Amino acid sequence: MSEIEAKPKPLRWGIIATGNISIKFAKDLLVDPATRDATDVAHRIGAVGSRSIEGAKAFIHKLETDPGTSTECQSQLEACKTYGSYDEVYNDPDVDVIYIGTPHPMHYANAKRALEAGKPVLCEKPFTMSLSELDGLIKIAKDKNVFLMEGVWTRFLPIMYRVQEIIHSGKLGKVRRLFADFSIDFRPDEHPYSWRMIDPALGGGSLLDMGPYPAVWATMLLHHHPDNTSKKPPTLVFSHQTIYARSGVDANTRWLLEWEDVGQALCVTDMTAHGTHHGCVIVTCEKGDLILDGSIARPSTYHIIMRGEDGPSADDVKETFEVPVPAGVGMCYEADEVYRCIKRGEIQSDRMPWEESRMVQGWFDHIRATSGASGTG
Ligand SMILES: NC(=O)C1=CN([C@@H]2O[C@H](COP(=O)(O)OP(=O)(O)OC[C@H]3O[C@@H](n4cnc5c(N)ncnc54)[C@H](OP(=O)(O)O)[C@@H]3O)[C@@H](O)[C@H]2O)C=CC1
Ligand SMILES: O=C1OC[C@@H](O)[C@H](O)[C@H]1O
Repeated sequence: MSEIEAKPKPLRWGIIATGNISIKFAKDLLVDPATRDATDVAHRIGAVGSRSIEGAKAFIHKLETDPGTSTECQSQLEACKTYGSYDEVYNDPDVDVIYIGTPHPMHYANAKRALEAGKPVLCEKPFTMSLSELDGLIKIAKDKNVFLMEGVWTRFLPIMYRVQEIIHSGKLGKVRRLFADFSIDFRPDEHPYSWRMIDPALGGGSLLDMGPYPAVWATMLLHHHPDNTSKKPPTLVFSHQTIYARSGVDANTRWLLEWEDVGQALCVTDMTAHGTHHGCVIVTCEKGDLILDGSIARPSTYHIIMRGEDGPSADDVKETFEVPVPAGVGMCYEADEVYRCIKRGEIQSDRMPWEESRMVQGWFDHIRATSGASGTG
């Protein structure tokens, strides 16, 4: 086979919406896969759709003029189609796959229309606003035999694989508990009501926006633990939400999950207070702890602290390991997964299966329906 024939055929992405995360995702599509040793994938931005044509053009201009964009990528972007509607992207025969970066309440309708047009879909987290919406999308994907995946990018980061290997190997002994916290002081009072974190009509609140991250660490480390032989979902033992009085969404949420044969996970989200950089995830095991530093969405550092026979002491040795993303933000890994699944003709990903999106969406439904919420005053 010649070198040219061996090159992977680019997957042409149609980007839906031009906000904050769509820009980051698009930039990651432009990162050379060789930087992450991925020789079997290739991505192109084929089209972008916005509610206005000006929005779509501005998006491409922003990418073209970004100092990190190479001349080769600039010419790729020149060929990119711009549309003043989302439907035109779904219906473009030169688009192979759709990325959805709208606010959560629009995910269902956007993904539905894309799937109905026969296009594979990668949809931002949280997948939908409810489990019933998600089940609706899964049914369409099955009926149409089209790929569908929730974009929980943290699942695909190299550090996730590394930490899973350590915890699942039993090197630190049996898991006792996990703590996972995504808290950012967004200072909501300083934002207009129309900000998507505040407005209920845009899916406001900490749980839906930030909850997928504590959930992903709990799921990947505890649900996937070899001790969870039945792969039974956990019990949601309790949850609590503090209500942000201005709009009635949750300012913070805490919930406890218990995997019968593995351990408990305490998950925390907060949009009114910062969490700590040190220890966004702490896995407490029989013989020691594994601690992650950085943003819970993409930590790049972990520490292992082995305890002595008599319990924790100041003499415990802390070893530190770095697993950085070589180039880009790290959303490219989920894009690579989509590439590979589509190439293999699969309609869901083994690494991000529908059943696990359903499990997490079910927690969110239950928490929102039952939490003993209190006001912020
Ligand atoms: N994976 C990750 O790390 C992250 C994921 N997200 C997820 O991505 C989604 C979007 O978040 P983010 O990019 O921060 O949001 P933004 O508000 O920055 O962008 C959302 C975009 O959606 C489009 N849109 C469509 N309908 C509406 C509407 N009624 N009101 C406002 N915008 C609308 C707009 O694009 P246009 O005008 O072009 O149509 C807008 O720019 C959320 O579901 C969030 O959970 C967010 C941040 C990080
Ligand atoms: O997914 C996300 O990660 C980063 C946060 O700042 C953002 O609110 C959230 O949507």
